[in-house]
Amino acid sequence: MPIIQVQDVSMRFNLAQEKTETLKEYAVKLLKHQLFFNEFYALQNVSFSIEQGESVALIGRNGSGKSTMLKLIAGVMYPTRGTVRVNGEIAPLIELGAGFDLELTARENVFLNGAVLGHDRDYMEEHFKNIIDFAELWDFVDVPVKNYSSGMIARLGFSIATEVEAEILACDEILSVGDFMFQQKCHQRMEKMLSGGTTLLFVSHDINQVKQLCKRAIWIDHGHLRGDGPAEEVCDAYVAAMQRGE
Ligand SMILES: Nc1ncnc2c1ncn2[C@@H]1O[C@H](COP(=O)(O)OP(=O)(O)OP(=O)(O)O)[C@@H](O)[C@H]1O
Repeated sequence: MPIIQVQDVSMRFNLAQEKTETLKEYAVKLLKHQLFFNEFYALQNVSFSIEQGESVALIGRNGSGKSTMLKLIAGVMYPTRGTVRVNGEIAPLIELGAGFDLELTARENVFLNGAVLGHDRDYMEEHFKNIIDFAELWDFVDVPVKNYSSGMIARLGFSIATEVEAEILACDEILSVGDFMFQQKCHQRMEKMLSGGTTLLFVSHDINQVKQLCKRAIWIDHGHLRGDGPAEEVCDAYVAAMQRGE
């Protein structure tokens, strides 16, 4: 049985056509049927399945639908049509700082995040040292996260999501904000997880990184599935299309 199965998935967003200034104005227009929506499909009839232990990249231009796909798989959103089945525990690492309360310190956020991922305080106490060690954030552990740089937030997020074991690691582009040394460390950890059987789903614009880390790539173009196969081949086709100015 595939660990992730995406079947004929479409995702529609309603974009309000007219700008409304206030909530009252919005409500009035809504009641008078004066508000028009543009239906917009971020994904259309996308299907693929992923087996346990695979390392898969989602590639495509800005706005093609990659993050939307990742959010559907992480269960943050539900598709307008089609089905998404996930047969394992998933550690979503999407959007910088999404799981953090910026007013709280790193220490407090570790426990908050742990609770969100379904782990109790004792479990998190046990893993706390490793999390801060890997993130190299001991000097800032009691500083509110709002004073962190984007790279520091990414370190903390990655460290939490990967210290606590999950069957699937879904990773958005947050790694790109880490510095070179930290990216290397993340790569090593992801490779170790992969050899331990974790399934990796990875969104990136860095084609070299994709080729290095993933065996397979799925190319999404304007919400449609345009390619799915060995990472080398799909990445090369994608780059060639971009160079042709498509
Ligand atoms: N909540 C939302 N409401 C309305 N439109 C949305 C919403 N989320 C995403 N979109 C739209 O859906 C499209 C796909 O967005 P998505 O973030 O999935 O693209 P992406 O491939 O991840 O892009 P990038 O490479 O820039 O991160 C975009 O046009 C975006 O504006």
